[in-house]
Amino acid sequence: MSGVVPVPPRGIARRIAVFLDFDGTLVEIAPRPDAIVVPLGLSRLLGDLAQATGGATALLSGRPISDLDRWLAPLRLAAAGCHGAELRRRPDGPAEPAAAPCCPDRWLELATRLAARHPGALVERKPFGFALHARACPGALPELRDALAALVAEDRRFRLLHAHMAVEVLPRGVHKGAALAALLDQPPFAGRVPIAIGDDVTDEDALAEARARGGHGYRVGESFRDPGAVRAWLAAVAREAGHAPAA
Ligand SMILES: O=P(O)(O)OC[C@H]1O[C@H](O[C@H]2O[C@H](CO)[C@@H](O)[C@H](O)[C@H]2O)[C@H](O)[C@@H](O)[C@@H]1O
Repeated sequence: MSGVVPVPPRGIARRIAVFLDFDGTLVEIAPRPDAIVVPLGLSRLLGDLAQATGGATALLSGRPISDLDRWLAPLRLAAAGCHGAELRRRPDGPAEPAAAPCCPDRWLELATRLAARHPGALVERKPFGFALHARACPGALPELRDALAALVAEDRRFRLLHAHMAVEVLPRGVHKGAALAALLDQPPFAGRVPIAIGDDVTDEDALAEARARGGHGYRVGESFRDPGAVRAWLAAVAREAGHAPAA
């Protein structure tokens, strides 16, 4: 279910597995992917939450896992990167690539040339594909979308993902719902009630999977208002379990 998220009830951290989107959920959206401001204390908060949940806290992001590690250093969590195209089952484990194809270099070259024609457009390369960002040139988004749609129509192994002011090429079958399911099938996540939180259409598969598995899928805008409120709720969960400083 979505709707307003309840005040964390007593003992909740012992029962839940937490799956968190990153951009727009834990950190505010910024003009460019590299311009985010990671709040002071976010790493500490997520570390406290991971301890409180017995390690059952994971990130499900469109960013590569290496990028998440860089922003949250020294913290490492279990994580899915590139919308599930990479999976790190344990904080100290490897980032396993999905058995999926990489998009043709030619597509990336075309996207780069296309971006050069639209001041402000930005290509973000990822292990299996790329995102084409248009936050600085919103008027160009329809043209960028159409151009990438024509590319993926050449090869059914790929699909387009429509994200926040961006469009992304990624392998078909990769999505955050499958990543959540894979983590939830193994310790320390297995047997816990999944709570997934996300802000974008790219999170909907994970929210649906959490609900289908007897848990909750919360949209930031509907249930929390903004990332600050998400962080406050997560801190309350950790605090209730004695794993975070008093508010
Ligand atoms: O699944 P997420 O963790 O939310 O990642 C989704 C994408 O986030 C980043 O792009 C988005 O956030 C940028 C910074 O706020 C913003 O400038 C951009 O417009 C958004 O699309 C990231 O760059 C992508 O790789 C992620 O897929």
